[in-house]
Amino acid sequence: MSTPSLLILAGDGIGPEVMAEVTRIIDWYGKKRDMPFDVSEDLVGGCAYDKHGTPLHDDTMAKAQEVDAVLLGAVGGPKYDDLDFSVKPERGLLRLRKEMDLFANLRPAQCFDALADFSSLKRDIVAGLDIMIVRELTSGIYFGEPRGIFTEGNERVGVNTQRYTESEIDRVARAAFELARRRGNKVCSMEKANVMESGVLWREVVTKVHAESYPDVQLSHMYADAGAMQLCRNPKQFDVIVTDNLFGDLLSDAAAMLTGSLGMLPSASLGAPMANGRPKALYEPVHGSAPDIAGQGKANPIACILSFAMALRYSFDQGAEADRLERAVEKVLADGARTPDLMGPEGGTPLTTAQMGDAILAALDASL
Ligand SMILES: NC(=O)C1=CN([C@@H]2O[C@H](COP(=O)(O)OP(=O)(O)OC[C@H]3O[C@@H](n4cnc5c(N)ncnc54)[C@H](O)[C@@H]3O)[C@@H](O)[C@H]2O)C=CC1
Ligand SMILES: CC(C)CC(=O)C(=O)O
Ligand SMILES: [Mg+2]
Repeated sequence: MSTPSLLILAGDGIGPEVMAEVTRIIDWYGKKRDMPFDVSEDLVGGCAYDKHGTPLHDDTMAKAQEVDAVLLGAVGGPKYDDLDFSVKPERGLLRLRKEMDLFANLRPAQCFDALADFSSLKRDIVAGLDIMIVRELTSGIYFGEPRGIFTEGNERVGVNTQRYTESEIDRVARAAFELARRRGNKVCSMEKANVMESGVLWREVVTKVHAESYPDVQLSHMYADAGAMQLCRNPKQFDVIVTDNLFGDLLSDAAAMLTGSLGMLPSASLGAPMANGRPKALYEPVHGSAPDIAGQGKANPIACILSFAMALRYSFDQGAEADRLERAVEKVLADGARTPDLMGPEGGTPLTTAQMGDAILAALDASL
């Protein structure tokens, strides 16, 4: 079997800082588990704009299409705030997701026991939490046309369009039901069918896919605003949540705080199977480039490290090794390792990004 290939796009802000720790873990798998990866690196986001005048060069796009998996850090930052939308760093990421057709964005929110007292909610509400948000990623309001800032009469109007086809809803619903069968067998679909036609169609299609192909899975529907409230009130009622691009973006950042920090949440963006049977895939933390802490060694690398664990599971069929890495993270947290985002007002000495990486590598060594 040929060596699996990875394209690393560390991006901007804390992206390269957290990705440096993932790179050390990839090296560890090569040396200690005899699992070498063929790793290449390239630019995306603001750093690509600085070099090429575009947030995603065509050559980088082509490489992303060829590798077994892409690992991405984060894109964006205040330096690029005034750029025209067509070259904004975030557009580079949207193009990657769209052209790789990564329609199912899996955003698990798990609360490690060591952080249950640190969550924004009480311990008994979050302890043992393990939910999966499946966010549609290649359509909806981030992509719909028309979009732009237009002039109407004597004022400007900002326009974005929410648009979903039946097939787009169908395929992400199937991804959610398939996942649910391997978990708690429950799917809650969230939209706003009370006020949006796209929500009406979403509910219809999810209901049809369920009745035709997944009657064994328990299905419920919720308006997304009520869903946000229930996510904060009683998150353990959920197993898999399936929702659109915008609602999924918001709900997953909210879910991050149930786990303790945005620096904890990984994600996998999956598309259709490639010739080798594995899905086309990109793995990235849920957080952004965190300009407020960039360059200070304060970033929590765990979200990015757990994203690599998802790559081991979904792209490389290495579920046991993914478990090993997740257990190593669990162990260092149980031993008290904390980056500043995981510390309360009582204080203590936080670890730097690299020290958290050191601790996780030591826990991996201890697991052998
Ligand atoms: N996937 C991506 O590349 C994303 C990029 N962005 C971009 O990132 C830039 C900053 O956006 P924000 O709204 O500030 O969101 P953000 O996710 O970058 O940061 C929000 C807050 O969470 C903290 N935070 C985030 N990740 C952390 C980590 N690993 N460790 C410790 N603390 C962490 C930050 O310090 C900040 O206080 C913007 O340009 C935005 O468009 C935002 C979200 C996703
Ligand atoms: C393109 C990103 C900046 C949007 C976002 O916040 C996300 O995907 O989580
Ligand atoms: Mg987001």
